[in-house]
Amino acid sequence: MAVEIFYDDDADLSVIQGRKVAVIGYGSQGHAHALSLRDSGVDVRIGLPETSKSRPKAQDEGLTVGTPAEVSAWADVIMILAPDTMQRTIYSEDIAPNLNDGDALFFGHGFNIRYGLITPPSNVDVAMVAPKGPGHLVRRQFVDGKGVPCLIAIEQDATGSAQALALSYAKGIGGSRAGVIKTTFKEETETDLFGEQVVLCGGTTALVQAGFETLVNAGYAPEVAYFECLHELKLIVDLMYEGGIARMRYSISDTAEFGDVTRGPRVVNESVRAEMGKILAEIQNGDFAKEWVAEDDAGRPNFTKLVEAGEQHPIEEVGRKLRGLMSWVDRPITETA
Ligand SMILES: NC(=O)C1=CN([C@@H]2O[C@H](COP(=O)(O)OP(=O)(O)OC[C@H]3O[C@@H](n4cnc5c(N)ncnc54)[C@H](OP(=O)(O)O)[C@@H]3O)[C@@H](O)[C@H]2O)C=CC1
Ligand SMILES: CC[C@](O)(C(C)=O)C(=O)O
Ligand SMILES: [Mg+2]
Ligand SMILES: [Mg+2]
Repeated sequence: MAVEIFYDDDADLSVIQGRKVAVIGYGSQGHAHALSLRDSGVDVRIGLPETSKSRPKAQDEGLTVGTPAEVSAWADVIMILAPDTMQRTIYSEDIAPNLNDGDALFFGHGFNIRYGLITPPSNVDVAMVAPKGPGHLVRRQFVDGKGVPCLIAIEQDATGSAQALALSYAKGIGGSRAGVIKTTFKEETETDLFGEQVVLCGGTTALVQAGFETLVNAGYAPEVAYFECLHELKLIVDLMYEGGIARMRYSISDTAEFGDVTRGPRVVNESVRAEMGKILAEIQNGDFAKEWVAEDDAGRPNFTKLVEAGEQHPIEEVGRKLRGLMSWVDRPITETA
């Protein structure tokens, strides 16, 4: 079925400008949505616990900050941009008691609706505006006059105007400059989890680390291995981003291109493709969601151990040293946008 794609001319910014928007959370997505909506002329408040480390960051931007319950009571559009595993508690304790007829409950990712962790009442709109990119880039592109594509989905249309509202919100954060695709909570959730696990994050980090380790273990310099397997990856992916795989292949040598088409399929072979299929099945049947919610409920022991091991990987140390010598590359992870 052909997808519907919306651009700036299809969205009316005045719809969201006429509403009061509470953004719950001020992390990667929260700060990007809040600041860009504010810059688009929208009345925005931020919901954060009294103890949140992000309160001063939002206040320094001149944003009004309250507790999640306070801003939910004030708003008629509530966008939940807190961690997925915390959303069900925030929803039941702070948001649900403050929902009124015709309010809109918005999500940046469909996890909690898709897996039945949140069940909103029938008298509110339930919609999603999910940028297809990291929050810091969502904000950076908006400021640069560009935009990150977004997916929108309508789970519940209590008012009959949920789609116009979602499109208007997406325009307010720059999404319709790049294109907004209408999808469902199910499709967004399953494809987003698959993409981040198999290609964008899990697959790519495992590939980079394995390539680096193979070279270093064979006696090559870690600095050379870093440039080859990590630094240059961005440059190669930039070409794919600009003009597809064909554009990248046009720019590389024919020696590289021959290696690409003959060796690539040996790396991503039938057993890798079979594993991709298993991972997709775990997403579709809810096993991944159950595992992640249980891991979080248990205090994240396995997750913490694996992330710490990643931080200790030798590629991080050599990368820090090399990036420090390239002022245009080095960007501290504490920086907001
Ligand atoms: N990261 C991304 O780029 C993308 C994320 N998404 C989705 O966006 C949502 C938010 O993710 P992300 O931006 O990564 O989250 P982050 O972890 O970056 O930020 C979460 C924010 O929620 C705050 N928070 C924690 N507990 C509460 C609470 N009880 N009440 C209110 N706020 C709370 C945190 O406070 P503090 O600052 O004090 O820690 C923080 O500001 C998720 O649904 C995610 O799947 C979708 C697309 C891309
Ligand atoms: C790729 C990871 C992501 O899905 C994103 C930035 O789009 C996320 O959940 O952070
Ligand atoms: Mg994503
Ligand atoms: Mg995601």
